[in-house]
Amino acid sequence: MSKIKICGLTRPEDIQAVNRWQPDYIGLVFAGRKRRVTPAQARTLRAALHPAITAVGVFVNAPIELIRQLWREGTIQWVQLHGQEDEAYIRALRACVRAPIIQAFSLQSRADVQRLQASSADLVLADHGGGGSGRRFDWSWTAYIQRPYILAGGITCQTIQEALRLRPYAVDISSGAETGGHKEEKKIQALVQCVRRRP
Ligand SMILES: O=C(O)c1ccccc1NCC(=O)[C@H](O)[C@H](O)COP(=O)(O)O
Repeated sequence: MSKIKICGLTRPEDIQAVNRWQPDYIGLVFAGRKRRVTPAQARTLRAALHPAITAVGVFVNAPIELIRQLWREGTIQWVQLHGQEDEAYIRALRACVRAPIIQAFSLQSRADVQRLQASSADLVLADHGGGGSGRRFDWSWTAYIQRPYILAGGITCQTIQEALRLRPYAVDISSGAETGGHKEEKKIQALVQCVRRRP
């Protein structure tokens, strides 16, 4: 069964909603503008998170010291790199952060698939582009992926069944769990139930 990550939680009520419906992972985004949380906000959200849900910190070309601090204090358990981080960056990160690393790739070409394949990250994530855009890429590229991957980019309650048929390690959803720019509990419930009810 694929796992599910709900990304871009920003409010205490978002945490209450995921605590009720129990996705496998949640994402706290330390980048961009729309869903960015400060370390202080992230600490508060994490303190209220159910212990069975894994907290993933999402970063774009961030200083490694920021990631190390958030991991050491327990605010994040996994790291998601959503920028132009290279292998040297991942090596440097591993030297001081013993957390699983997810690396995101924009999948638009065969060369993108090759880059994704070659990543030393523990898991790779196939997305449309910048992250949290709500836009879908051509999922037929995933047929060339030969390692476990997370599928992201524009997944909604309407498209999640199609996404699950690709048998990704996990689906990652942000925009599709929102209404009017905020997470909506009913959508979180529906998305988690779609994943869990699938045989
Ligand atoms: O959500 C953001 O604003 C964001 C900003 C910068 C980097 C990553 C960001 N989000 C990552 C995600 O929400 C997910 O990993 C993924 O891109 C799914 O997004 P969506 O297409 O909105 O479901």
